[in-house]
Parts: sequence; C-alpha cells; structure tokens
Amino acid sequence: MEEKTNDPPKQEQENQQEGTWARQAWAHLSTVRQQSPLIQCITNFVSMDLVANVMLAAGASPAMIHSIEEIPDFTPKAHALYINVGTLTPDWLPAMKLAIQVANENKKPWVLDPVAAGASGFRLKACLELLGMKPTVVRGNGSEIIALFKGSEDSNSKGVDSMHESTDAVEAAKSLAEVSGSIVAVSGAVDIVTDGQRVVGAKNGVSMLQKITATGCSVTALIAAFVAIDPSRAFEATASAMSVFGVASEIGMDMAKGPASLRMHMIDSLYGLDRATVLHRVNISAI
Ligand SMILES: Nc1ncnc2c1ncn2[C@@H]1O[C@H](COP(=O)(O)OP(=O)(O)OP(=O)(O)O)[C@@H](O)[C@H]1O
Ligand SMILES: Cc1ncsc1CCO
Ligand SMILES: [Mg+2]
Repeated sequence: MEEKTNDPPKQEQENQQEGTWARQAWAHLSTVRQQSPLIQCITNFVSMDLVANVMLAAGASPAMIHSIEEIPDFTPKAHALYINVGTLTPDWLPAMKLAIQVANENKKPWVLDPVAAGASGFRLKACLELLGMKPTVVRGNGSEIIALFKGSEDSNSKGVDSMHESTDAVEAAKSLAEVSGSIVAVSGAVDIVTDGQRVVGAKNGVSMLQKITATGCSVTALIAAFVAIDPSRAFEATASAMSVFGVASEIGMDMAKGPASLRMHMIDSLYGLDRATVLHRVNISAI
C-alpha cells in the first residue's frame, strides 16, 4: 500500500507548477513593461523591422546599432545584447565579436540566434566561434540546434527553415547546453528550453508563424528583453518569453486572415496582453 503523506497528489503538484510558470511569465512581461530594458540588436536585414516592433510592443527599447565604431560607447549602456547571423558577411563578424566582448566585460547578458547554422561552412564556423564566447542563451529551430551540436554542415539544409521538429532536437539541445554552459532554446510546435539538466516545453503558438519571416528572430529578441530584466534566471526568462510570444500569436490568429494580418494582430496582441489572459493561456511544463 502507498504510504500516506501530506503532499498533494502528483497531478495537483503539476498543476501548481504550471500555475507558477504562468505567474512567472506575467511577472517577466510586467517587469519588461515597467523597466523598458535597452536591447542592442545586431540582427539581419530581413528581421530588423519585425524584431524592433515586437520588442516595442512588449515594452522593451530596441536599438539596431551594429557599427564597430559605436560599440565601445554604446554596448555598455545596453541592458542586453542580441546577436543574429541571418545575413552574415565577413565584415559584420568583428563588430559582433567586439560587442560580445564588451557585453561580457560589463556582465551584460547576450543572446545568440544562429540562423541557418548548417547552411554553409562559413556560417557554421562563425556560429561556433560566437557560441564559444558564452552566450547567456542560444535559440534556434531544430535544424540549427542539431547543426551546432554536431558541429557539421547539413547537406539537406533548407537555409533558414527547419527540416526537424523541435522535439527531434531535445538531446542535442541538452548536450549543447551542458558543453556550452548556455541555456539552449529550440522553437517549434513545442518550444523547448534546457540548461542541460532541466527541460521544459512551452506549448503556445500557431503554425502560421512559420509563414511570417523573422518570427524566430523576433522570439529570440524577446528572450533578450526578458533575460535583461532577470539575468540570474535566464532559464525561466527564456521559457516565459517563448510562451508569451506564442500566446500573443494565438490571440492574433483569432483575428487574422493570413500571414500578413497575423503579423499585425500578433504585435497588437502582444502590446495588449493582460494578466488574466497570460495566467489562463501560458502552457509551460516539464518534459
Ligand atoms: N508548428 C508550430 N506550431 C506552433 N507554433 C510554431 C510552430 N512552428 C513554429 N512555431 C512558433 O513560431 C515561432 C518561430 O519559430 P521557428 O521555429 O519558425 O523559428 P525560425 O525557423 O528560426 O524562424 P525565422 O528564421 O523565420 O525567424 C516560435 O514562436 C515558435 O514557437
Ligand atoms: C529569410 C532570411 N534569410 C536570411 S535571414 C532571414 C530571416 C529569417 O531568418
Ligand atoms: Mg531562425
């Protein structure tokens, strides 16, 4: 016979934990709105507009400052740094590396988006070098995280789009997190977040996000904003950011007619998210 304890049954404990994640997500979003952290973004040309608008809608303050000349003055002022290699050319790398070095020296968190990491040898090498500079968080799709973990190009690469489900990349993400010391996040139908030991899944979002370019870039930027206001708990902040972005897209989808209107309604919904909606909709649980 099972020994009697005063602990609540397992299902009840899980429900309590899920409620804790939702309350935490609301706390993170409210704090971003109150503090409006300044996020320096060195991101790709395709994503600049959506990334900046998503961050503004969430309450953060984005600045697309990527010239190497400005980094010594500007990077120390930022609360977090966002690096995205989407349209990487060799002349951008020194600025990225200097900004990361300055962020690290100033103990500011920084977040890496390894767009299309396995698409070419040049891109893979650059991503691995940046990963070696110890990002607080790295967020990619399944194929990008698997390419980083294997350290090899992907002969089947479809460029910026994923050929893998996020759930195919759980073990790669865990190992990558252990080896790199970074929080690793994998986007997809279930967004996975791991520190190498703990693994949680955020089950928010809509599949039509894949039909809007740079939604992955934008969720990584949102992670940077959430980590900026809770840097010592980057694992939790990452899960909150991914779930909140997903919730905004779910509400936006109710009003959307296709990708273009989803883009607009998702931004509006993120701007308008209230406590009750976040507590009701955030769906994060252990995996
Ligand atoms: N099948 C899906 N169902 C629900 N949400 C999804 C699905 N696939 C992706 N998403 C969501 O879409 C957003 C972008 O994730 P995705 O994996 O498409 O990023 P990405 O490939 O890096 O995108 P990009 O390179 O265009 O910026 C995330 O918020 C993710 O949760
Ligand atoms: C389409 C595209 N190409 C390089 S970066 C980018 C934006 C989505 O990652
Ligand atoms: Mg991407």
